[in-house]
Amino acid sequence: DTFDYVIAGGGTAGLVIANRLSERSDITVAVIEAGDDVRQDPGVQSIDFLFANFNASINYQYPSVTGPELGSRNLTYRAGKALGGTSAINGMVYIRGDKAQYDAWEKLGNKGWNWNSVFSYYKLGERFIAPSSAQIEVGATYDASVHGDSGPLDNGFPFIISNGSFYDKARATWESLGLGPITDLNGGDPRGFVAAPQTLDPEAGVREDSARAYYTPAEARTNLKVIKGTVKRITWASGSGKQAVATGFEYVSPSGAIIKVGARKEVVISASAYRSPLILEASGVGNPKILKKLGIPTKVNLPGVGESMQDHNIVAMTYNLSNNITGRIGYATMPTAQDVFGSKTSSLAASTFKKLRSWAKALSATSDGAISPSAIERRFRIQHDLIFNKNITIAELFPTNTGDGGLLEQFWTSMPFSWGSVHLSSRDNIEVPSITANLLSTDFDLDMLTAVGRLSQKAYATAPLTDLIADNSSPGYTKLPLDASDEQWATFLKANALNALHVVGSCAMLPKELGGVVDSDVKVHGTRNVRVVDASIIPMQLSGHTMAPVYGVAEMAADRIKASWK
Ligand SMILES: Cc1cc2nc3c(=O)[nH]c(=O)nc-3n(C[C@H](O)[C@H](O)[C@H](O)COP(=O)(O)OP(=O)(O)OC[C@H]3O[C@@H](n4cnc5c(N)ncnc54)[C@H](O)[C@@H]3O)c2cc1C
Repeated sequence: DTFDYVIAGGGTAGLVIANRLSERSDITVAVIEAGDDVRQDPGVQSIDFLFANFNASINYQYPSVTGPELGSRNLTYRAGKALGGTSAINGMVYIRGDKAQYDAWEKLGNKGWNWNSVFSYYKLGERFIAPSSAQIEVGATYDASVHGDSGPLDNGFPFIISNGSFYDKARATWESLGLGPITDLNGGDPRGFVAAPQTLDPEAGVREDSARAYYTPAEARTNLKVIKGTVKRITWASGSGKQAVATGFEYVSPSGAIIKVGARKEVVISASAYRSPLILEASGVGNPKILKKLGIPTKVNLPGVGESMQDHNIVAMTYNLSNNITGRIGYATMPTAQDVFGSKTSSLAASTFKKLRSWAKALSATSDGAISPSAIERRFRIQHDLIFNKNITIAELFPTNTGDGGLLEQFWTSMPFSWGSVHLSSRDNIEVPSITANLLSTDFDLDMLTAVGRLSQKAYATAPLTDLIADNSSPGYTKLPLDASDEQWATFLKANALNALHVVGSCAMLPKELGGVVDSDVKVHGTRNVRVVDASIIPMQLSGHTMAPVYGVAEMAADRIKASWK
C-alpha cells in the first residue's frame, strides 16, 4: 500500500500527528504500531494502577546498568507498547515545565520554538475540566487562562482527591519552608506547592491516553489507517543526491512477514526516545563509526543520533503513617536552585560554571567524540544559565500513596548534566536498544540530588506534616539520619538513584553542529522527507514530567508539517 504519510509508532506523539494530518480528507495517513489497541482494557482505563502494567505485555522493558561507581546496578527503562504508547501506561501527571526552558530551545537555534508558541499549542490540544469546589479546597486550584477548553485531550483532577486529608498539613509545611501554594503549575512558573492535574476523565474515572484523545475521534476517517507491525527501517529512493529521499518503511507483520509500505510525501518516526534512534540507525542514518561496527552502510552522516539522552534522576523514600491519609495524594512541590542551595547558590553557580568545559570534554569522550566538546559546552552553558540565572525549577518532590497505607515520596532533579545514549544493539535487532544510562556522572548532579533529598526529608520532619508521619520506613533514619553528612547521602544516592523514565533528547531538535538530528521543522538533517516527532526531539530536559511536553511539541510539529503543504 502507499499513503501520503506513513508514521512509525502510534504512541503519545504519533497519534497526535496522525489525527492532525488526516484532518484533511485528501491526505492519506497510515500509522504502523507494534502494540495492540488496548482502549477497552480495564487495566489501561484505570486511573489507580500506575505500576500495575510494568510487567505486562503492553510494556517494553529495556535493560541497562549503572557505572561501577554506582554499584553496576541493573536499571530498567520502560515504555508503553500499545496504541497510545507510553500514555497508555504512565502516571498521567500533566506538568509543562518552566517558560525559560522553552525559550532556550529558540536560543539553541530552533526558530519559532519558545514558550509562547508551544503554549498556544498546549491550549489548542487541551480540554481542561475544572475541579469541583470540594477539590479546590484540597489544592486543586487552577488558572483558566493557561488552559484550553475545547481540545481533544482531557485533563483534570481525579475525583477522589476531594477526600484527601493530606493537603492542609502539606501546604502549611511547604509554606513554612518557603514554598507556599501556587494557583496553577502549568502557566510556565511552577515554583511552589500545588495539586498536579492528570490526563483523565474525572467523571468517568478513566485514563485519557493519546489513543482515546486523538485516535478515537479520527478512527472513522477513511483516509487514516492503523497497521499492526514493527518498523525495521526506512526504504530509500535510489540515487545519491544531496538529500536522502525516503520512499516508505519496511516493517515486520505479526506473522513475521517483511512488508513494504510506501510514502508518497513523507515518513514520520514517532517510536519514542528509545526507539526512534534505532529506526534511523537501522536505515543508515547516524554516526558512521557506530554504523560501521553494526555493518550498516552510512546513508546520512549524523553523529547526534542516539546521543544526549537525558533523563531525570529519581529517588524514593517511604514513610509509615500515624494517621491514615484518605484519598489520592497528587501534589507536586517544585523548588529552584535558590530554594535547595540557599546561601551557597551563587558560589555554586560560579564553581560549576568553571567545570562546564571539563564535563563537556568528559561527556564527548564517552561517545568517542560523536558530539564535540565545544557543542556540548554550548548546550551546558544554556542549561547552567537556566538553573542559576533564569531561576527555573530544578526538581520535583511528588508524594503518592504506597497502596498499603504508607506514603511514597519520590523526588528527582530535572536538569542533570549527566547525559547518556541509546543505540541499536545489533544490525537486525530493532527491539532491544543498547542504553548507556550514565547517571550522576558529575559531582554537581550528586550535589543537586543531595540538596533536594535533604529538602524532602526536612519537609516530612516539619510540623504540621509530622502529625501524619510515624517513621521513615525506607531508608530509615538510622541509615540516613536527618543530619546525614554529604558522604552518607552520596552512599545512599549512589546505591538508590534511578532513571525516572522521562527520557528526551536522543534525536535532538538542534542544528547539526550542536549534535542535532532534526531541524526546527522536525525534519532529519540530510533528508528531504523524514521527520521525527516524539520525546526524542526535545533538546533539553524540562521540569516536571515529559508527557505534556510531548503533546505540545507534537501539536506544533503537526502544524509545521502542514505548513509545508502551502
Ligand atoms: C511508567 C511510566 C510512567 C510515566 N509517568 C508519566 C507521568 O505521570 N507524566 C508524564 O508527563 N510522563 C510520564 N512518563 C513519560 C511519558 O509518558 C513519555 O515521555 C511519553 O509518553 C513519550 O511519548 P512518545 O510519543 O515519545 O513515545 P511513546 O508514547 O512511547 O510512543 C512510541 C510508540 O511507538 C511504538 N513503536 C516503537 N517502536 C516501534 C517500531 N519499530 N514499529 C512500530 N511501532 C513502534 C510503541 O509501541 C509506542 O506505541 C512515564 C513513563 C513511564 C514509562
